[in-house]
Amino acid sequence: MTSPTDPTDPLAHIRDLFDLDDDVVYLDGNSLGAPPKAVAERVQHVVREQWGRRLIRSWSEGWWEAPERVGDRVGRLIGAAPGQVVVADSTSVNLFKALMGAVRNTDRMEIVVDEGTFPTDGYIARSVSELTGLALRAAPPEELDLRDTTAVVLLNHVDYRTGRLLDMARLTEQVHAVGAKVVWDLCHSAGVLPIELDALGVDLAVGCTYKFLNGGPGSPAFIYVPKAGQPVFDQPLTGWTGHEAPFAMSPEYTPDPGVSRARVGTPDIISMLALDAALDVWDHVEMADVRAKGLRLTSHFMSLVDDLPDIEVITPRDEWRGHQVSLRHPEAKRIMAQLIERQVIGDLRPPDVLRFGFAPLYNTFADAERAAATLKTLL
Ligand SMILES: Cc1ncc(COP(=O)(O)O)c(C=O)c1O
Ligand SMILES: Nc1c(O)cccc1C(=O)C[C@H](N)C(=O)O
Repeated sequence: MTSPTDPTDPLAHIRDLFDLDDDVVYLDGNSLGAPPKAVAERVQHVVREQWGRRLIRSWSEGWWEAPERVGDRVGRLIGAAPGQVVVADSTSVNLFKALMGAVRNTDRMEIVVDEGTFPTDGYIARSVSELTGLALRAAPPEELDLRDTTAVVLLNHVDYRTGRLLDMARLTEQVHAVGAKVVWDLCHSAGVLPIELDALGVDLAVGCTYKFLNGGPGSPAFIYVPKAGQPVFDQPLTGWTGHEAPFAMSPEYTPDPGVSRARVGTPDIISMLALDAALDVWDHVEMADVRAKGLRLTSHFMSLVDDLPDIEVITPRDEWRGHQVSLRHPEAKRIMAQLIERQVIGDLRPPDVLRFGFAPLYNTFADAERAAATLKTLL
Protein backbone atom coordinates (compact mmCIF):
# COMPACT_ATOMS: atom_id res chain seq x y z
CA MET A 1 0.00 0.00 0.00
CA THR A 2 1.29 3.46 -0.82
CA SER A 3 1.60 5.91 2.04
CA PRO A 4 1.12 9.69 1.78
CA THR A 5 4.85 10.23 2.11
CA ASP A 6 5.63 7.60 -0.49
CA PRO A 7 8.90 8.73 -2.12
CA THR A 8 7.59 7.38 -5.44
CA ASP A 9 4.73 9.89 -5.39
CA PRO A 10 6.13 12.78 -7.43
CA LEU A 11 3.27 15.00 -6.24
CA ALA A 12 3.60 14.44 -2.48
CA HIS A 13 5.23 17.84 -1.90
CA ILE A 14 2.58 19.75 -3.89
CA ARG A 15 0.10 19.53 -1.02
CA ASP A 16 2.23 22.07 0.84
CA LEU A 17 1.29 24.63 -1.78
CA PHE A 18 -2.34 24.43 -0.59
CA ASP A 19 -3.98 26.04 2.41
CA LEU A 20 -5.66 23.00 3.94
CA ASP A 21 -6.33 21.94 7.52
CA ASP A 22 -4.56 18.70 8.37
CA ASP A 23 -7.50 17.35 10.38
CA VAL A 24 -9.88 17.67 7.42
CA VAL A 25 -10.13 15.03 4.71
CA TYR A 26 -11.25 17.13 1.77
CA LEU A 27 -12.79 15.01 -0.96
CA ASP A 28 -14.92 17.61 -2.71
CA GLY A 29 -12.38 19.19 -5.03
CA ASN A 30 -14.60 18.02 -7.89
CA SER A 31 -17.08 20.67 -6.76
CA LEU A 32 -14.87 23.38 -5.24
CA GLY A 33 -11.10 22.94 -5.36
CA ALA A 34 -8.99 23.89 -2.33
CA PRO A 35 -7.12 27.22 -2.31
CA PRO A 36 -3.45 27.30 -3.28
CA LYS A 37 -1.63 29.44 -0.68
CA ALA A 38 -0.45 31.90 -3.33
CA VAL A 39 -4.01 33.01 -4.08
CA ALA A 40 -4.64 35.07 -0.93
CA GLU A 41 -1.43 37.03 -1.37
CA ARG A 42 -2.15 37.65 -5.06
CA VAL A 43 -5.68 38.85 -4.42
CA GLN A 44 -4.34 41.24 -1.79
CA HIS A 45 -1.83 42.54 -4.31
CA VAL A 46 -4.51 43.00 -6.95
CA VAL A 47 -6.74 44.92 -4.56
CA ARG A 48 -4.08 46.96 -2.76
CA GLU A 49 -1.52 47.64 -5.46
CA GLN A 50 -3.27 47.29 -8.80
CA TRP A 51 -6.77 48.53 -8.00
CA GLY A 52 -5.64 50.69 -5.07
CA ARG A 53 -2.54 52.40 -6.42
CA ARG A 54 -2.80 52.09 -10.19
CA LEU A 55 -6.58 52.51 -10.29
CA ILE A 56 -7.99 52.61 -13.82
CA ARG A 57 -4.49 52.50 -15.33
CA SER A 58 -4.47 48.79 -14.48
CA TRP A 59 -6.76 48.05 -17.40
CA SER A 60 -3.91 48.82 -19.75
CA GLU A 61 -1.33 47.21 -17.47
CA GLY A 62 -2.52 43.63 -17.92
CA TRP A 63 -6.16 43.53 -16.90
CA TRP A 64 -7.74 43.92 -20.31
CA GLU A 65 -5.88 40.97 -21.88
CA ALA A 66 -6.25 38.73 -18.81
CA PRO A 67 -9.04 36.57 -20.36
CA GLU A 68 -6.75 35.60 -23.26
CA ARG A 69 -3.56 35.36 -21.17
CA VAL A 70 -5.15 33.18 -18.50
CA GLY A 71 -6.99 31.36 -21.28
CA ASP A 72 -3.66 30.34 -22.81
CA ARG A 73 -2.57 28.97 -19.42
CA VAL A 74 -5.74 26.87 -19.21
CA GLY A 75 -5.24 25.92 -22.87
CA ARG A 76 -1.88 24.36 -22.05
CA LEU A 77 -3.69 21.98 -19.67
CA ILE A 78 -6.28 20.88 -22.23
CA GLY A 79 -4.17 20.50 -25.36
CA ALA A 80 -4.95 23.85 -26.95
CA ALA A 81 -2.22 25.95 -28.55
CA PRO A 82 -2.23 29.67 -27.61
CA GLY A 83 -4.93 31.96 -28.98
CA GLN A 84 -7.83 29.53 -28.73
CA VAL A 85 -9.14 29.77 -25.16
CA VAL A 86 -10.61 32.67 -23.26
CA VAL A 87 -11.51 32.69 -19.59
CA ALA A 88 -14.84 34.42 -19.15
CA ASP A 89 -18.35 34.14 -17.80
CA SER A 90 -19.75 30.91 -16.36
CA THR A 91 -19.82 27.47 -17.95
CA SER A 92 -23.57 27.85 -18.47
CA VAL A 93 -23.10 31.09 -20.42
CA ASN A 94 -20.26 29.58 -22.44
CA LEU A 95 -22.43 26.57 -23.24
CA PHE A 96 -25.02 28.93 -24.65
CA LYS A 97 -22.42 30.70 -26.80
CA ALA A 98 -20.95 27.38 -27.97
CA LEU A 99 -24.24 25.72 -28.86
CA MET A 100 -25.74 28.77 -30.54
CA GLY A 101 -22.46 29.33 -32.39
CA ALA A 102 -22.43 25.69 -33.50
CA VAL A 103 -25.94 25.74 -34.98
CA ARG A 104 -25.88 29.21 -36.55
CA ASN A 105 -26.85 28.97 -40.22
CA THR A 106 -27.21 25.21 -40.12
CA ASP A 107 -29.78 23.49 -42.29
CA ARG A 108 -29.69 20.48 -39.98
CA MET A 109 -32.50 19.58 -37.66
CA GLU A 110 -31.35 18.37 -34.25
CA ILE A 111 -29.19 18.89 -31.20
CA VAL A 112 -28.11 15.76 -29.32
CA VAL A 113 -27.13 15.80 -25.67
CA ASP A 114 -25.87 12.91 -23.56
CA GLU A 115 -28.73 11.70 -21.46
CA GLY A 116 -26.95 11.78 -18.09
CA THR A 117 -25.76 15.33 -18.61
CA PHE A 118 -25.23 17.81 -15.80
CA PRO A 119 -28.54 19.70 -15.61
CA THR A 120 -27.27 23.09 -16.74
CA ASP A 121 -26.10 21.61 -20.06
CA GLY A 122 -29.52 20.08 -20.64
CA TYR A 123 -31.34 23.27 -19.68
CA ILE A 124 -29.19 25.41 -21.98
CA ALA A 125 -29.55 22.91 -24.83
CA ARG A 126 -33.32 23.09 -24.35
CA SER A 127 -33.23 26.86 -24.59
CA VAL A 128 -31.09 26.74 -27.73
CA SER A 129 -33.53 24.25 -29.21
CA GLU A 130 -36.47 26.53 -28.45
CA LEU A 131 -34.73 29.62 -29.79
CA THR A 132 -33.59 27.98 -33.02
CA GLY A 133 -36.40 25.53 -33.73
CA LEU A 134 -33.99 22.58 -33.83
CA ALA A 135 -35.17 19.44 -32.08
CA LEU A 136 -33.43 18.32 -28.90
CA ARG A 137 -32.74 14.63 -28.37
CA ALA A 138 -31.16 13.01 -25.29
CA ALA A 139 -29.20 9.86 -26.05
CA PRO A 140 -26.82 7.52 -24.24
CA PRO A 141 -23.22 8.19 -25.36
CA GLU A 142 -22.78 4.53 -26.30
CA GLU A 143 -25.71 4.78 -28.71
CA LEU A 144 -25.95 8.33 -30.00
CA ASP A 145 -27.69 7.23 -33.20
CA LEU A 146 -26.30 10.17 -35.17
CA ARG A 147 -27.74 11.13 -38.55
CA ASP A 148 -27.01 13.50 -41.37
CA THR A 149 -29.61 15.76 -39.78
CA THR A 150 -27.65 16.09 -36.52
CA ALA A 151 -26.20 19.59 -36.17
CA VAL A 152 -24.35 19.39 -32.86
CA VAL A 153 -23.67 16.92 -30.06
CA LEU A 154 -23.03 18.09 -26.51
CA LEU A 155 -21.10 15.64 -24.34
CA ASN A 156 -19.85 15.69 -20.75
CA HIS A 157 -16.30 14.33 -20.78
CA VAL A 158 -16.61 12.99 -17.22
CA ASP A 159 -20.08 12.31 -15.85
CA TYR A 160 -20.67 14.41 -12.72
CA ARG A 161 -22.71 11.69 -11.05
CA THR A 162 -20.88 8.44 -11.80
CA GLY A 163 -17.41 9.70 -12.75
CA ARG A 164 -17.50 7.82 -16.06
CA LEU A 165 -15.01 9.13 -18.65
CA LEU A 166 -16.02 9.19 -22.30
CA ASP A 167 -13.66 8.39 -25.15
CA MET A 168 -13.16 11.84 -26.63
CA ALA A 169 -11.19 10.62 -29.63
CA ARG A 170 -13.71 8.00 -30.69
CA LEU A 171 -16.80 10.13 -30.08
CA THR A 172 -15.39 13.21 -31.78
CA GLU A 173 -14.64 11.06 -34.81
CA GLN A 174 -18.12 9.55 -34.69
CA VAL A 175 -19.75 12.99 -34.62
CA HIS A 176 -17.56 14.26 -37.46
CA ALA A 177 -18.37 11.19 -39.54
CA VAL A 178 -21.95 12.48 -39.94
CA GLY A 179 -20.75 16.03 -40.55
CA ALA A 180 -21.94 17.33 -37.18
CA LYS A 181 -20.08 19.44 -34.60
CA VAL A 182 -19.16 18.38 -31.09
CA VAL A 183 -19.12 20.49 -27.94
CA TRP A 184 -17.32 18.97 -24.96
CA ASP A 185 -18.03 19.98 -21.36
CA LEU A 186 -14.71 19.55 -19.56
CA CYS A 187 -15.82 20.63 -16.07
CA HIS A 188 -14.85 17.31 -14.49
CA SER A 189 -11.87 16.51 -16.69
CA ALA A 190 -9.85 19.74 -16.92
CA GLY A 191 -6.99 19.30 -14.48
CA VAL A 192 -7.72 15.59 -14.23
CA LEU A 193 -6.14 13.98 -17.27
CA PRO A 194 -4.23 14.91 -20.41
CA ILE A 195 -6.70 16.28 -22.98
CA GLU A 196 -5.79 16.86 -26.62
CA LEU A 197 -8.38 19.25 -28.04
CA ASP A 198 -6.26 20.45 -30.97
CA ALA A 199 -5.01 17.01 -31.91
CA LEU A 200 -8.51 15.55 -31.88
CA GLY A 201 -10.01 18.35 -33.94
CA VAL A 202 -12.64 19.20 -31.33
CA ASP A 203 -15.02 21.92 -32.55
CA LEU A 204 -15.78 23.66 -29.26
CA ALA A 205 -15.25 23.02 -25.55
CA VAL A 206 -16.19 24.68 -22.28
CA GLY A 207 -15.41 24.07 -18.65
CA CYS A 208 -15.21 25.56 -15.21
CA THR A 209 -12.10 26.50 -13.30
CA TYR A 210 -13.28 26.20 -9.70
CA LYS A 211 -13.03 22.41 -9.48
CA PHE A 212 -9.73 20.68 -10.28
CA LEU A 213 -8.15 23.97 -11.43
CA ASN A 214 -8.73 25.48 -7.96
CA GLY A 215 -9.69 28.95 -9.16
CA GLY A 216 -12.02 29.63 -6.21
CA PRO A 217 -15.78 29.92 -5.79
CA GLY A 218 -17.34 31.29 -8.95
CA SER A 219 -14.02 31.72 -10.75
CA PRO A 220 -14.67 32.42 -14.43
CA ALA A 221 -15.10 29.53 -16.83
CA PHE A 222 -13.33 28.92 -20.15
CA ILE A 223 -14.33 28.41 -23.74
CA TYR A 224 -12.18 26.84 -26.47
CA VAL A 225 -12.68 27.92 -30.07
CA PRO A 226 -10.03 26.44 -32.38
CA LYS A 227 -8.30 28.73 -34.85
CA ALA A 228 -9.99 27.15 -37.88
CA GLY A 229 -13.44 27.64 -36.39
CA GLN A 230 -12.95 31.20 -35.19
CA PRO A 231 -13.95 33.05 -38.37
CA VAL A 232 -17.31 31.27 -38.41
CA PHE A 233 -17.95 31.33 -34.66
CA ASP A 234 -20.87 33.72 -34.59
CA GLN A 235 -21.83 33.55 -30.97
CA PRO A 236 -25.00 35.39 -30.01
CA LEU A 237 -23.84 37.42 -27.00
CA THR A 238 -22.33 40.26 -28.96
CA GLY A 239 -21.07 42.34 -26.09
CA TRP A 240 -18.57 45.12 -26.59
CA THR A 241 -15.53 43.24 -25.25
CA GLY A 242 -15.86 40.72 -28.10
CA HIS A 243 -15.68 43.57 -30.62
CA GLU A 244 -12.57 43.86 -32.80
CA ALA A 245 -12.05 47.40 -31.51
CA PRO A 246 -13.93 47.77 -28.22
CA PHE A 247 -12.62 51.24 -27.49
CA ALA A 248 -13.66 52.59 -30.87
CA MET A 249 -17.18 52.52 -29.36
CA SER A 250 -18.65 51.94 -32.78
CA PRO A 251 -22.42 51.58 -33.10
CA GLU A 252 -21.87 48.54 -35.40
CA TYR A 253 -20.79 45.20 -33.98
CA THR A 254 -17.75 43.69 -35.73
CA PRO A 255 -16.46 40.61 -33.93
CA ASP A 256 -12.81 40.25 -33.09
CA PRO A 257 -11.20 38.01 -35.74
CA GLY A 258 -9.77 35.66 -33.11
CA VAL A 259 -10.86 33.92 -29.94
CA SER A 260 -11.66 37.24 -28.23
CA ARG A 261 -14.98 37.18 -30.10
CA ALA A 262 -16.05 34.72 -27.39
CA ARG A 263 -15.82 37.53 -24.82
CA VAL A 264 -18.95 39.41 -23.83
CA GLY A 265 -18.64 42.02 -21.06
CA THR A 266 -16.14 43.35 -18.57
CA PRO A 267 -14.01 40.54 -17.13
CA ASP A 268 -14.21 39.70 -13.43
CA ILE A 269 -10.65 40.72 -12.68
CA ILE A 270 -10.34 39.75 -9.03
CA SER A 271 -11.61 36.21 -9.64
CA MET A 272 -9.64 35.96 -12.87
CA LEU A 273 -6.38 36.88 -11.18
CA ALA A 274 -7.12 34.57 -8.25
CA LEU A 275 -7.38 31.82 -10.87
CA ASP A 276 -4.16 33.05 -12.49
CA ALA A 277 -2.36 32.62 -9.18
CA ALA A 278 -3.96 29.20 -8.62
CA LEU A 279 -2.69 28.04 -11.99
CA ASP A 280 0.92 28.56 -10.87
CA VAL A 281 0.67 25.21 -9.10
CA TRP A 282 0.51 23.53 -12.52
CA ASP A 283 3.92 24.91 -13.45
CA HIS A 284 5.43 22.33 -11.12
CA VAL A 285 3.57 19.20 -12.21
CA GLU A 286 3.11 16.91 -15.17
CA MET A 287 -0.47 16.07 -16.08
CA ALA A 288 0.58 12.45 -16.60
CA ASP A 289 1.63 12.25 -12.92
CA VAL A 290 -1.65 13.82 -11.85
CA ARG A 291 -3.56 11.26 -13.86
CA ALA A 292 -1.52 8.31 -12.61
CA LYS A 293 -1.96 9.34 -8.97
CA GLY A 294 -5.67 10.05 -9.46
CA LEU A 295 -6.22 6.56 -10.80
CA ARG A 296 -4.26 5.06 -7.90
CA LEU A 297 -6.09 7.12 -5.27
CA THR A 298 -9.51 6.25 -6.64
CA SER A 299 -8.74 2.57 -7.09
CA HIS A 300 -7.29 2.39 -3.58
CA PHE A 301 -10.43 3.98 -2.16
CA MET A 302 -12.67 1.67 -4.20
CA SER A 303 -10.82 -1.38 -2.91
CA LEU A 304 -11.32 -0.20 0.67
CA VAL A 305 -15.08 0.39 0.37
CA ASP A 306 -15.99 -2.38 -2.02
CA ASP A 307 -17.15 -4.88 0.56
CA LEU A 308 -18.93 -2.48 2.88
CA PRO A 309 -22.58 -3.40 3.51
CA ASP A 310 -25.18 -2.01 1.06
CA ILE A 311 -22.56 0.00 -0.80
CA GLU A 312 -22.60 -0.14 -4.58
CA VAL A 313 -19.65 1.39 -6.40
CA ILE A 314 -21.09 3.08 -9.50
CA THR A 315 -17.81 4.52 -10.81
CA PRO A 316 -16.15 2.47 -13.55
CA ARG A 317 -13.33 0.28 -12.28
CA ASP A 318 -11.34 0.42 -15.49
CA GLU A 319 -9.51 3.54 -16.60
CA TRP A 320 -12.65 5.10 -18.05
CA ARG A 321 -13.22 7.25 -15.01
CA GLY A 322 -12.28 10.70 -13.77
CA HIS A 323 -10.99 11.39 -10.27
CA GLN A 324 -14.08 10.74 -8.25
CA VAL A 325 -15.63 7.69 -6.67
CA SER A 326 -19.40 7.53 -6.43
CA LEU A 327 -21.11 5.11 -4.09
CA ARG A 328 -24.78 4.32 -3.98
CA HIS A 329 -26.38 3.66 -0.59
CA PRO A 330 -30.05 3.96 0.44
CA GLU A 331 -29.09 6.16 3.41
CA ALA A 332 -26.64 8.34 1.50
CA LYS A 333 -28.04 11.56 2.95
CA ARG A 334 -27.56 10.53 6.59
CA ILE A 335 -24.16 9.07 5.86
CA MET A 336 -22.77 12.14 4.11
CA ALA A 337 -24.02 14.43 6.90
CA GLN A 338 -22.25 12.23 9.46
CA LEU A 339 -19.07 12.03 7.42
CA ILE A 340 -18.95 15.82 7.21
CA GLU A 341 -19.48 16.06 11.01
CA ARG A 342 -16.40 13.87 11.29
CA GLN A 343 -14.40 16.15 8.99
CA VAL A 344 -14.55 13.88 5.97
CA ILE A 345 -15.98 16.16 3.30
CA GLY A 346 -17.54 14.70 0.19
CA ASP A 347 -20.98 15.46 -1.21
CA LEU A 348 -24.35 13.99 -1.99
CA ARG A 349 -26.10 13.82 -5.33
CA PRO A 350 -29.75 12.99 -4.89
CA PRO A 351 -31.25 10.71 -4.21
CA ASP A 352 -28.65 8.22 -3.05
CA VAL A 353 -25.18 8.92 -4.41
CA LEU A 354 -22.21 9.67 -2.17
CA ARG A 355 -19.47 11.42 -4.15
CA PHE A 356 -15.81 11.53 -3.20
CA GLY A 357 -13.53 13.63 -5.38
CA PHE A 358 -9.78 12.96 -5.29
CA ALA A 359 -7.53 15.84 -6.28
CA PRO A 360 -4.05 14.36 -6.71
CA LEU A 361 -2.38 17.72 -6.10
CA TYR A 362 -3.42 17.69 -2.46
CA ASN A 363 -5.19 14.44 -1.59
CA THR A 364 -3.16 11.65 -0.06
CA PHE A 365 -3.53 7.90 0.28
CA ALA A 366 -4.06 8.54 4.00
CA ASP A 367 -7.10 10.65 3.05
CA ALA A 368 -8.54 7.68 1.17
CA GLU A 369 -7.89 5.42 4.14
CA ARG A 370 -9.38 7.77 6.72
CA ALA A 371 -12.47 8.37 4.57
CA ALA A 372 -13.00 4.64 4.06
CA ALA A 373 -12.47 3.86 7.75
CA THR A 374 -14.90 6.62 8.82
CA LEU A 375 -17.46 5.41 6.30
CA LYS A 376 -17.16 1.90 7.68
CA THR A 377 -18.00 3.04 11.21
CA LEU A 378 -21.20 4.69 9.93
CA LEU A 379 -22.64 1.69 8.11
C1 LIG B 1 -20.61 19.23 -16.07
C2 LIG B 1 -20.91 20.57 -15.48
N1 LIG B 1 -21.23 21.58 -16.30
C3 LIG B 1 -21.50 22.81 -15.81
C4 LIG B 1 -21.45 23.05 -14.45
C5 LIG B 1 -21.76 24.37 -13.86
O1 LIG B 1 -21.78 25.44 -14.63
P1 LIG B 1 -21.69 26.91 -14.03
O2 LIG B 1 -20.23 27.19 -13.86
O3 LIG B 1 -22.33 27.73 -15.04
O4 LIG B 1 -22.39 26.92 -12.72
C6 LIG B 1 -21.09 22.02 -13.57
C7 LIG B 1 -21.04 22.23 -12.10
O5 LIG B 1 -21.57 23.10 -11.51
C8 LIG B 1 -20.84 20.76 -14.11
O6 LIG B 1 -20.54 19.77 -13.30
N1 LIG C 1 -20.99 25.07 -9.21
C1 LIG C 1 -21.40 24.79 -7.95
C2 LIG C 1 -21.85 25.83 -7.11
O1 LIG C 1 -21.90 27.08 -7.62
C3 LIG C 1 -22.27 25.55 -5.81
C4 LIG C 1 -22.17 24.28 -5.35
C5 LIG C 1 -21.73 23.23 -6.15
C6 LIG C 1 -21.38 23.50 -7.46
C7 LIG C 1 -20.93 22.45 -8.35
O2 LIG C 1 -19.90 22.62 -8.95
C8 LIG C 1 -21.67 21.24 -8.54
C9 LIG C 1 -20.90 20.35 -9.47
N2 LIG C 1 -20.87 20.85 -10.83
C10 LIG C 1 -21.36 18.93 -9.50
O3 LIG C 1 -20.74 18.16 -10.19
O4 LIG C 1 -22.28 18.58 -8.83
